[in-house]
Amino acid sequence: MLGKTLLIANPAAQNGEGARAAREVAGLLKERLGEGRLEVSTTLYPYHAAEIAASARGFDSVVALGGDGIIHETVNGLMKVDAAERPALGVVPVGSGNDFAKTLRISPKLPQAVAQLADAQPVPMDLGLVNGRFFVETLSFGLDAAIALDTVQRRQRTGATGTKLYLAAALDQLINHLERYRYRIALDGGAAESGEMYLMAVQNGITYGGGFAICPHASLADGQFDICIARPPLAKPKAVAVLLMAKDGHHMGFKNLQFSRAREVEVTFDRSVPAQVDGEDLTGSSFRVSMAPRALKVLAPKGWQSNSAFSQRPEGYPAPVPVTGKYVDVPAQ
Ligand SMILES: Nc1ncnc2c1ncn2[C@@H]1O[C@H](COP(=O)(O)OP(=O)(O)OP(=O)(O)O)[C@@H](O)[C@H]1O
Repeated sequence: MLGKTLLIANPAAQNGEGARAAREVAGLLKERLGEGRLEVSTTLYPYHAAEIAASARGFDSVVALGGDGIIHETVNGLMKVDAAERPALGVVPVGSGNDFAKTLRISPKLPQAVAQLADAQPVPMDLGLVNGRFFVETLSFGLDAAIALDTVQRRQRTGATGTKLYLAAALDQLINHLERYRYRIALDGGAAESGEMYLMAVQNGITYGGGFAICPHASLADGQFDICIARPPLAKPKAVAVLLMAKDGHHMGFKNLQFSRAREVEVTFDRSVPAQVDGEDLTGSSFRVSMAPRALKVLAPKGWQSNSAFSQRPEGYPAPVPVTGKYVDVPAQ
């Protein structure tokens, strides 16, 4: 159910494919919604989507067209709108990674994506908040963030996209830049623990890096993060194996990987660490992460469940804590 809709399109997404996709999707939406029910805004510069979304009033839905970056910006704009007036978020994936759309199971084929949106239900979903910035899918530090950031430059150089792009960046970083970071982490206000890590992912959704199911049991509606920490020692061939197995979420048996769940995470690293939030760069060495449970209504395809991809939890994996709260009105930031 889209209702009155604002389409925010990034013409620069997927190496310029966004401009053509925006025209096609605007046409398809107009056919479905009828005259006067669709407005289209095209972004002119980075972070413009957040500004457009922040001033969206009188819309039932705001549909972000582009990659995870434009979704991230749109969400941060929407969270500036009073909860009572906040439109639902819809996404049309036209990016190189499209991790949020993968978790939502929205098709990368434009006509199918529009059909799914037209038939979708608004579902209140969790958002993460890191150092004052909301995120929908992924936050990570260390090796995988270095990989995600490497993909941006590599894509500009080579034009590659999707898993091929991520694998090339991942193998390069793994083989040439496998760095360790010391960290201190406290979960849910508990005692701090120290350790060394190659990577740490604090996931709201299942995947990062264009479909790597790093936390295959993450759920967008359970009120908590799924956390994966990869600890030394991990020889390079084994690290490559872990990465390849993570594509299908089959990496969880490796004893160097530690999984946990929490609603609040405070983490400090011994130095500035590569960090990505929904695929966008984040700087610093100290991060406060908290959960905004069911803070944003998201248009989910009919029949979608918050974690339908991987229903079997392996032995030893922390069980989800039941969440009893209802839809939470997160005040405008
Ligand atoms: N008009 C524009 N010109 C240049 N860059 C823009 C414009 N509008 C938005 N951007 C920036 O483009 C970047 C990438 O956007 P987006 O995530 O939509 O596509 P992508 O990078 O191809 O996909 P993915 O994030 O899935 O890899 C974002 O950082 C965004 O700020």
